Amino acid sequence: MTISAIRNEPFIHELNIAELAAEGMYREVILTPKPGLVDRHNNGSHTDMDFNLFMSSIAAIAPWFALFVAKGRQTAKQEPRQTLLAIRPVGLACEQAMFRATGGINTHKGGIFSLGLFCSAAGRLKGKGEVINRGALCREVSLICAGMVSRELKHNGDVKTKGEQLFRDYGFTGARGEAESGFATVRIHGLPVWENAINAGYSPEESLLRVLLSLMAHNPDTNILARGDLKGLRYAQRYAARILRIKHFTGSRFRQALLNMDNAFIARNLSPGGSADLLAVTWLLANFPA
Ligand SMILES: CC(C)(COP(=O)(O)OP(=O)(O)OC[C@H]1O[C@@H](n2cnc3c(N)ncnc32)[C@H](O[C@H]2O[C@H](COP(=O)(O)OP(=O)(O)OP(=O)(O)O)[C@@H](O)[C@H]2O)[C@@H]1O)[C@@H](O)C(=O)NCCC(=O)NCCS
Ligand SMILES: Nc1ncnc2[nH]cnc12
Repeated sequence: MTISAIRNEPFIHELNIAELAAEGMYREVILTPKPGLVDRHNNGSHTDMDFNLFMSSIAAIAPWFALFVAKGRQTAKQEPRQTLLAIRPVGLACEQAMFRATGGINTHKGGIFSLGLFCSAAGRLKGKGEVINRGALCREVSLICAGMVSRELKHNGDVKTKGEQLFRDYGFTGARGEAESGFATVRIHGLPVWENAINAGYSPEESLLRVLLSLMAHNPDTNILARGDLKGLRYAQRYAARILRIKHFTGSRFRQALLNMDNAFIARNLSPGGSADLLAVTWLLANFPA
């Protein structure tokens, strides 16, 4: 069963990818309980963010996704790198809209980057008259971001962001590496977990929670690294993998295990913000044919 059956709507391609990007952000923040993250239950490991701030952030970001699609379409016949050059200013302007809505708090910087890339990729595919499916979208994103890690991390002069510093310190490539890989973590550890959980009869919510755990178990999340160092990253990855290994884990026992995990992450100030963004990307891609 795919999401279209849950939506009771025609399959994917009638759906607008810009709307799906915003919906992915909503679906992510509404999902509860998420370890260390803001949700309807608590603020996770964050003292400067809450559910309402995330809703304001999404409302400010949502209108910009259509612009990413338009830029992709306008540059569809040019080299993919030209699309990246065209959308970077849009992303930076969108980041400013987010900061205006959040009073300067970084709620969705990574989300804007990842979901903005998929909107741009869809615009390119539409402009080239090519089919839009999961594989085509991920390949197009990878083409748009080709060489980004080398240019922006390996041969970068001064360190301006947390991600750039973490690359220097640990060699992790963060959101850029994930994008340049065509979102391999989502393709390998997100979408198959979603399909298997839905087909096994898990609810959409429990399926998304299992997707989040799988992403956390495999994603070198720079947010966790920045807050908990390598020790914190290994702790988070192992904890998520351990819960996923429990068979037929549903209902109140599953929920309680996640609440316990949330408490453990809060006690260690761990927040898998990168995996939260990849969950939104998984939701977006799940609405398209493989
Ligand atoms: C290319 C950019 C992403 C540059 O940003 P940066 O150099 O900082 O790169 P990263 O650290 O690699 O990633 C930035 C954000 O991306 C998310 N992320 C982290 N790891 C991964 C991963 N492995 N895969 C995918 N995404 C990842 C994460 O974003 C989420 O977490 C943030 C909220 O959590 P929090 O802990 O609160 O974060 P902070 O506020 O930084 O910490 P505290 O101060 O609270 O302790 C939030 O951003 C979530 O989205 C990483 O934070 C990109 O920013 C860029 O170049 N933008 C320019 C314009 C643009 O976007 N263009 C459009 C497309 S090209
Ligand atoms: N729900 C959430 N909590 C904290 N950081 C996030 N980044 C993206 N979604 C998030």
